[in-house]
Amino acid sequence: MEVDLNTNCRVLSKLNKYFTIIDYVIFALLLVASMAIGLYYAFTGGRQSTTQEFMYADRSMKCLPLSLSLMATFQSAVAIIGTPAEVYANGTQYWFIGCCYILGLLIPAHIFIPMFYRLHLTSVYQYLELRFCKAVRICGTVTFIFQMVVYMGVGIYTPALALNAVTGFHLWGAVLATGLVCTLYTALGGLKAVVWTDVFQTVVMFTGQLAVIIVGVHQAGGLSDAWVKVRDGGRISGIDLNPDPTVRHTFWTLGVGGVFLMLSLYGVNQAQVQRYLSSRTEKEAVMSCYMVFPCLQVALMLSCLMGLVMFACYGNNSPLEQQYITSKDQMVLYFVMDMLQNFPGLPGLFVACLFSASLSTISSAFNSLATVTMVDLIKPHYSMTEARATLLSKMLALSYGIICVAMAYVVHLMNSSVLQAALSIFGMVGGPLLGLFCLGIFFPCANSIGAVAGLAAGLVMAFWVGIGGFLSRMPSSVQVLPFNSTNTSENITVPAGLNGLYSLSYMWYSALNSSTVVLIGLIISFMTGPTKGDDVASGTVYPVMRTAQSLLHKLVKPSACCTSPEHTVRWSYGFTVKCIVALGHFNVVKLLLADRWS
Ligand SMILES: CC(C)(CO)[C@@H](O)C(=O)NCCC(=O)O
Ligand code: NA
Repeated sequence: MEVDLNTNCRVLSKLNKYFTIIDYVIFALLLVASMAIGLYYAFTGGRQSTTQEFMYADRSMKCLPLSLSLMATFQSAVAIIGTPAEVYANGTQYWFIGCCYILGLLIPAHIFIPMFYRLHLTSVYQYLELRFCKAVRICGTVTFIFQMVVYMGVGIYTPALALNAVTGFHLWGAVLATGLVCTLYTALGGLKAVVWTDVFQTVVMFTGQLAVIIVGVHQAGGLSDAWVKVRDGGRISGIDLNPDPTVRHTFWTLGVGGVFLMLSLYGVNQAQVQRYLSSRTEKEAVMSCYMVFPCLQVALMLSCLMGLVMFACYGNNSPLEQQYITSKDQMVLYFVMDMLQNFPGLPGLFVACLFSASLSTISSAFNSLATVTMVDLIKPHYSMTEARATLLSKMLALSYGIICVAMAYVVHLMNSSVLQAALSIFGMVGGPLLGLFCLGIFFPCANSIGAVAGLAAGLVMAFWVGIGGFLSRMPSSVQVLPFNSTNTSENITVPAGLNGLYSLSYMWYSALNSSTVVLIGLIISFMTGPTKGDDVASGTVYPVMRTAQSLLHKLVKPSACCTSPEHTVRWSYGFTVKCIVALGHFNVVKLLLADRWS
């Protein structure tokens, strides 16, 4: 406690001005406006009297609000605080995560969304029951609940902590205020309120970041001066093609490992699938997924630019090294309070931006958690009236609000970079879930036993590697490191055996854990008797081979319509075999050459 007070005093003594009345007013306006949107949807339309309206907005949403809401769900204060801190310390390499958005959104748009939409699911975990059995559905639901509850803790704690450290604002006061407002509008207004507050909060989020960037560039002496400073400071990173999977951020970890992360978030996560399912038509659901792409790029660009602007202002004299702050994650808010002192209202706008980002995340989490608890865990076992079910859903949203505040306390006890913590949770728990869905969607032979065993194996792998990695990095990461000494997580010696696994970049977690589920799932399925093609429920398996063949054929022979189907199949089969043989030759040649040169 004493340590905290001391740091606060030091911070405040450097900054001679904190929040003005205008700042508080702007911040309060955000909370009031969000509440108002919630109340509006509580008293209009169907007044949230059916579960269809509460959970799926009567399946009547349009694509623009949905796309903003899809982006806002996994864009919290964590990204707004964590990304600039990362870019300040290690340069713009992290920006290459933008590459993974392409496949990470195209695959959901063309494989997951059409399948889920046509099955007319009530929750994404219902798919698991259709494809496998009830037990698999429950395992999936419980895993999801665990993932979102932990993530919510990080999401609500991050902005409160930053605000507390820099302005002295009461930590638990901020946690409770956001928890309360968010719970209320989610419980009262249902998914419509959640989506429309997301839209409003996204606007606040972008405006706040943009304002700080513009003022920051001005403080750094203009655009060209700022550019020279970040370039000479070595913060503009070229593409790093190092194939070593233990290096935290390279093109491969971000651009390829990130695809799996994106698939787990935008393909099979209930919070997002719920939005796809709530759109008016399938086409609009696909469109909204497409439109997330530019939105995410803008969000990424703003947060990376913020890191560069910070560097342009402070150079290598980081406030962390001067001990004005105690962790990287306080950097952004410190910068805002330091640079914007003479712009009353702007610090308030930025704090509103941070809280907007987190509110829009937590509200989506509440709503999706209430939905799955109701639809997957309660409804199948107890029959009840529609009014009762809706009331219960609202109570559930409320209870998750309380759990969320409790989780914030757990996060308070841990101590890690928030961005890496959040993305690690996605990889460790979301990765195995992605694997489970892929097993069902792409492998008709997988059976229920294989699915459960695969999921269990994936989770064990996740926690083994995740916690092992965390512990093995402990000694170097407890102390506050100087900002310009790069990543704490890169081992200097070449790791061998288990250490190699432990030092795997956290950006590969999703890929590793989902592949583990698929691999173990297939092995166990073959051992216990694979499912026969005819026994799989229709519409639950994606015809990979057929789609690949028709794509291939269209690519190579545009006049495909004139040839017979048998010819197409035979031809593309031959082509595939040739490709594999060619690849094999290529690898052998590479090996021979490598041998000769070493
Ligand atoms: C999940 C991605 C990579 C998607 O852009 C990004 O929004 C992000 O880094 N999110 C961090 C987690 C958070 O902001 O809560
Ligand atoms: Na958000």
